[in-house]
Amino acid sequence: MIDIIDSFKSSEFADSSRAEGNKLYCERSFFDALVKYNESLCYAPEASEGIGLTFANRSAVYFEMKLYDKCLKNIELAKVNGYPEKNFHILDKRAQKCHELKAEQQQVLENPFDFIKLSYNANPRLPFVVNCLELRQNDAFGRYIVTTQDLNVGDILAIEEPHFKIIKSDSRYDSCPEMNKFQRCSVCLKDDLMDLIPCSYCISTMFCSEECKDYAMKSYHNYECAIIEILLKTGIMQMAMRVFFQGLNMFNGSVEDLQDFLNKCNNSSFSVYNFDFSSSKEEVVAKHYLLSAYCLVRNDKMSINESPEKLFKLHPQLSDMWQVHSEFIKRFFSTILKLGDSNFHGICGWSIQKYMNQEPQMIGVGCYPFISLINHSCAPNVHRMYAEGKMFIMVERPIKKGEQLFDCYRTTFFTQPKAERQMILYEDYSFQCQCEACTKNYPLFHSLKSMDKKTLKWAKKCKSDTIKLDSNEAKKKFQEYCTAIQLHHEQNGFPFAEIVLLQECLQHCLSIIIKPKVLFA
Ligand SMILES: C[S@@+](CC[C@H](N)C(=O)[O-])C[C@H]1O[C@@H](n2cnc3c(N)ncnc32)[C@H](O)[C@@H]1O
Repeated sequence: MIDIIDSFKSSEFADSSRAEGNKLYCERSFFDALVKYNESLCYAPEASEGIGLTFANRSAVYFEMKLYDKCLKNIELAKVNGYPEKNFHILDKRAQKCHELKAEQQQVLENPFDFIKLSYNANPRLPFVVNCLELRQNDAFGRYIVTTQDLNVGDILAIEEPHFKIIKSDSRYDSCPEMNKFQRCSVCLKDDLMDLIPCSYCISTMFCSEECKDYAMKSYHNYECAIIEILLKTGIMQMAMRVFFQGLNMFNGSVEDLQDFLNKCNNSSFSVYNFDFSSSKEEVVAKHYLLSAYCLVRNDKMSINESPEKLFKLHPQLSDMWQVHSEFIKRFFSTILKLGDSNFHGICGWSIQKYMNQEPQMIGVGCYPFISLINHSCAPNVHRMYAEGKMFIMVERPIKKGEQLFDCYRTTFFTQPKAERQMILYEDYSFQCQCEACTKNYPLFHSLKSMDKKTLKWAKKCKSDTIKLDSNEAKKKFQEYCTAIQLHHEQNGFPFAEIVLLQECLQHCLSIIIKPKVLFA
């Protein structure tokens, strides 16, 4: 049951959030201060003086954090958003200091994708996937991905940005931070150090740039804005609604044209491999994403209980649409909701708050039509990770030409007994796992064979040392661990305790490399 909440912009609330932000700023709790300032920006009515004051206060936080470019940008935003002209001299003085200090010292922002790059030539039609991967199909696994050449540990095979993705901002779902909506861009999900601008109409949507704002307004937020408060509190329905809104905008709001397109072009035997994603025409690529998502659905027997009827009926622009097109809309939502089970992935991100930066947190949900074709193994040979809303795939065991890629959905052989793994996978994803660990009955970690005492001791030491590494050290160790896993795997095979330990080290190094380095108290 959805609660309907009417929330409006309010100067009173905006002022009170800014006052809380000011208090936190004085206590040097800069992360929480920025969250409150962003909340204030969202609540402030358009063109109210409070907006300028809040941008000015946010510039003070960035000044303290030695993020001078961001400080200068926020000073400009303050000036064009109603900051009182009589006080411009305060901001000018801060700007002058920024220019002086910028030349001497400024926090350096790293881009994780300077390190994470595709290891081989990209597929010309799928520019986010390497060219040596192919799609196959069999009875045991359905569709699956194989490699046409030997792959080495550490290779990056795909960097996929979801076309359909939502921000989650409700701690009831998978421990997602409640204030997530004030911490990162709702479009690209990059945190951009909370340097965000608000939606002019709703109180819960922020963007990192005018480009992201324009993109949202023309592709879904024109519909979503009116009911965003409710959507943020729904589970998978928020994602289904997003796909519908994006689909509707692909056809200039014509539900008839959307229906025609899906009737004509939808083919359940299709996958991303049937489309050309290299086109420079945004609208062409968008339609390819819609069809790729639609044809991911395999389990047609699954019954769906959730209906979007209530959301349509209360939406100012959509209630008439429901009257006329409810049959098509029900079918559309049933297809998309069936996708959710195995093909929507929770998106993880890193907090820039000092004390929360150790583990990634759930920040959104996305649909990844290529990575969704990779099957599960309790002894996977690739590992998936997230950076800035994108999911990337790294090889973590050598993969020979012709072999299948396997990712881990949830269960690993060395931490859970087979019966438990099989039960979890059946309950959560409705399949009987047929991976090598399940068929060959691989033992739990404490019963795993070791190659030799010396290597085991070294691998255990690597594991305890990894925790202390900085980013540069982690980059060096990453290469060292890749070489060691490759060598030991080729010489001894799998499973061995040393390889499992080194794989954990590899994953840990990668986390250190990709997570944000500028942290707020
Ligand atoms: C995300 S999809 C992977 C792609 C899928 N094979 C397809 O054809 O669309 C997940 C589905 O693949 C199948 N699958 C994945 N891993 C499997 C495994 N280890 N054993 C058996 N089936 C598996 C199951 O049907 C599961 O619901």
